Parts: sequence; structure tokens; C-alpha cells
Amino acid sequence: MRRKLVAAVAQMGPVARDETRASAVARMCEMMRDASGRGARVVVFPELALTTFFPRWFLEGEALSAWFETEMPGPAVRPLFELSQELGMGFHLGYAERTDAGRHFNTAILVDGGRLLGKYRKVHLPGHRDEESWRPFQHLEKRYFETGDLGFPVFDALGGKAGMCICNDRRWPETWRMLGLQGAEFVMLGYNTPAHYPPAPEHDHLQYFHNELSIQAGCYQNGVWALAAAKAGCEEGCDLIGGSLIVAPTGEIMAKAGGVEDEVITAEIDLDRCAEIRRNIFDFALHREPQTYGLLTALKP
Ligand SMILES: NC(=O)N[C@@H](C(=O)O)c1ccc(O)cc1
Repeated sequence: MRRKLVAAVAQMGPVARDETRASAVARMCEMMRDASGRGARVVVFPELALTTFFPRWFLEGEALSAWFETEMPGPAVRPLFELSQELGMGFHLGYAERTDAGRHFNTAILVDGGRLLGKYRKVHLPGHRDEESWRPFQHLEKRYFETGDLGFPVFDALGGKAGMCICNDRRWPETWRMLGLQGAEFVMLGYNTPAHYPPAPEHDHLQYFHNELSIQAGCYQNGVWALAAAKAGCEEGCDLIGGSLIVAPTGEIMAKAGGVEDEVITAEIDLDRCAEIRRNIFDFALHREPQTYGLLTALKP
């Protein structure tokens, strides 16, 4: 019996600065019901899905801490967990995490049937640490979050092996290879990608292309599926790309969002198709040459 399931990606349109978590969660619940009605077993939500993308502003004190979750699920997010249990659905959700010890991470979780199965904390934090007033908007992830301390874990879920990464992580081949080496069969990820890149505006027209290039390459080179969810549209004056994707282990795009609003896309994913790549061109045991890759983990080239 082949291990097939329908997977959904729930792209979200903008979340306004004054939109409550309860409102964002209500939007997500509606999309989870939609996905379930289309036969999906799992639905992937974006990075920092509960709120607006707050690292675009320089914030301090309470104005900053208000964006972080201190419990998961807190009261506003509980309906998502309850619906997951009611529908027998899995979901992936990105949020800003503050730990009991006061540490801050850009985090994603995998929940199935209302139960927390796994957690990932973003490793490749983009942007800058200090306010840069020349920018039309800030990208202060390096200020607000610590580098993830959980590595790139892989979880048994949905009859296969699940991995997670977050936004900028998808551009890094090391992310995909770390997951691929552990046998991940599908990678869930969310992103908030501004259409305008202030340090190199000449690349603005390439944002959708680089999104697809990175995800398709990651899938092909590691023989994994990807489920990639955008937070999209004009959020507080900042345009975010859409183009949410479901990509096969061959690198082929199986489903793609057309707009920049809330939108659910689905595809049947056959986890056994990973072997088409893993037992052939990227048979790691047969063809990798790790004794020549020392520089990849050296602290300095
Ligand atoms: N939320 C993210 O991780 N967004 C990043 C991405 O799209 O990869 C990103 C990368 C560079 C930037 O200058 C801004 C944003």
C-alpha cells in the first residue's frame, strides 16, 4: 500500500496590526475546515501566522513583548487545537515564542489530532540587529529572536517523516540536507517575504522566482515533498509575496496559490515517491562524498 495523503497549504492574506489573535485563528479555522472538506489530512499555515509581521518595526518593552506567545496553546489559539482534534487533522503553525526563561524564538509547531507532535525554532534569521532608518521598513529578526537551538529535528507524523523550517531557512541548502539526511519525506514551512528587498532593489522582480527556485531545488536535491505557506498581500503598507506551493520530490510544482489573500491549495502527496529520487540520483549512501565537505561545518572557510 502506498503512503498517500491529501495535504493542504493555507496561504493567508495580510494580518493587520490591530487584528486580534482570535480573528486570525478564526480565519485559520475556516481554512482548516475547507481543507478537511477537500479531504486533506494536514494543513500548513504561515510563519508568525497569529499576528502581523512585527519585525518590520523597531519596538521595545511592552510594545514588543505583546507580540510573543508565552503559552501554546494560549486561550486565543486553543480553538485551532480543538478543531484539529475534532476533524482529526494535522496542522503546522508559525508563531513568536517567549520561553519561561525569557528567551525568544521564531518558532513553528506540528500538531495532530489536537496533540503537539513537534517543534522547530528558526535557525537562519535574516535582516539586521539595529534600527536602520534609511529602510522603508525594518527587518529586525536578528534583534528580536535568538538562533534556534533545536537543530533540524524530524518527526514521525502522518505515516511518514516530517521536517520543518521557516522562511529564510528555505534559501539555505544546509536546511534541506540536514532534513534529508534524517530521512524527512515532507517539509512544512511558512514565509513572510517582502516583495521589496531594500538592500538590493534590483532583485525585487526575482522574489517569486527565488522562492520557487529554493524550494524546488531543496525538494529535488533531497527527495522530499514541500508544503510552503505564504503570508501575502499588502500588510501595513509592506507588500508580501504569495505563491504558496506544494512541490514534489522531483522538484515539480503540484499546486500553487494564485492570489495574495486567504487561499487553500491541496495536492495528493505520495510519500513513497521520495524513493524515486533517494534511490537514484540522490542515493546518499551510494553517492555522497562527505569526506570532501569539511568546509561546510568549519566555522571559517
Ligand atoms: N521572514 C523571513 O525570513 N524573510 C526572509 C525571506 O523571505 O527569506 C527575508 C530575507 C531577507 C530580508 O531582507 C528580508 C526577509
